[in-house]
Amino acid sequence: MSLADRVRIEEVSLLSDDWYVLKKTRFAFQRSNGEWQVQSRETYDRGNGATILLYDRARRTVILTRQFRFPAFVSGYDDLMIETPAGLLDKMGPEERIKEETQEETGYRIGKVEKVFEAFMSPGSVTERLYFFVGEYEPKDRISDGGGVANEGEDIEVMEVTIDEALAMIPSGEIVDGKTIMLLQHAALRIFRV
Ligand SMILES: Nc1nc2c(ncn2[C@@H]2O[C@H](COP(=O)(O)OP(=O)(O)O[C@H]3O[C@H](CO)[C@@H](O)[C@H](O)[C@@H]3O)[C@@H](O)[C@H]2O)c(=O)[nH]1
Ligand SMILES: [Mg+2]
Repeated sequence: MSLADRVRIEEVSLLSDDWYVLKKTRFAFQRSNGEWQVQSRETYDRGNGATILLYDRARRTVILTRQFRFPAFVSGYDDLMIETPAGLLDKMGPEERIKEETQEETGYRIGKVEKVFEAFMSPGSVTERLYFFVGEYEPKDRISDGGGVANEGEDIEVMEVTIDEALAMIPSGEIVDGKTIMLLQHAALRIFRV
C-alpha cells in the first residue's frame, strides 16, 4: 500500500507564485486508527537542490563559500553565512547541476563527484529534496575566481580551510548552515581521520 492511499486532496489554493510557489492544500489523511481527518498545510516549493563538499585529502582542506543570506539575517543572524556550494536544480540532473554550480560559485572545475545521500531539510513546510555530493579537488582545478552571478545579487567569497578548522567552526557558531554541518560531519566520519 502506498501512502497515496491515505491522502485525498480536497482543495489547492495558490497563495503566492512570485519567485517561488507557496500553496495551501486542504486534504483528508487517514490516521493510523483508520479514521479520516481533514487538515490544511502550506507548502513552499522552490524545486530541488544540490550541494557539495570539495575536499583535498592530501592537504586536508575543504572549500566553503561565504555569502549574505537575507532570510537568516531577518531571523537575527548578523553575519555572512558559511556554506558548502549549492544551487537549485532548475530542471537539470543533480550531478550535472552541482558541477556547474561549483564552477560558478567557487571557480573550481571538478570532473568526478560522488553522491553521498539525499535529505529533506525542512519537511514540515518546504518541498525541497537536497542531493548531497562530495568531490576531490586540487589547487590546479581552480580556473576562475567564482563568486556567483553578480546581476542575480550573488557576491560569494570562496574559503579554503582545513577540515579541523571547519569542524571547529560548528561548536563555535561560525558555521550554522544545516547542509554544511551534515557534509562536514560526513567528511569527518568517512573521508578524513580527525
Ligand atoms: N529576485 C529574487 N531572487 C531570489 C529569490 N530567492 C532566491 N533568489 C536568487 O536565486 C538564486 C538562487 O541561487 P542558487 O545558487 O541556485 O540557490 P541557492 O540560493 O544557493 O540555494 C541553495 O542553497 C539553499 C540554502 O541552503 C538550498 O535550500 C537550496 O537547495 C540550494 O542548494 C540566487 O541568485 C538568489 O539570490 C527571491 O525571492 N527573489
Ligand atoms: Mg548557491
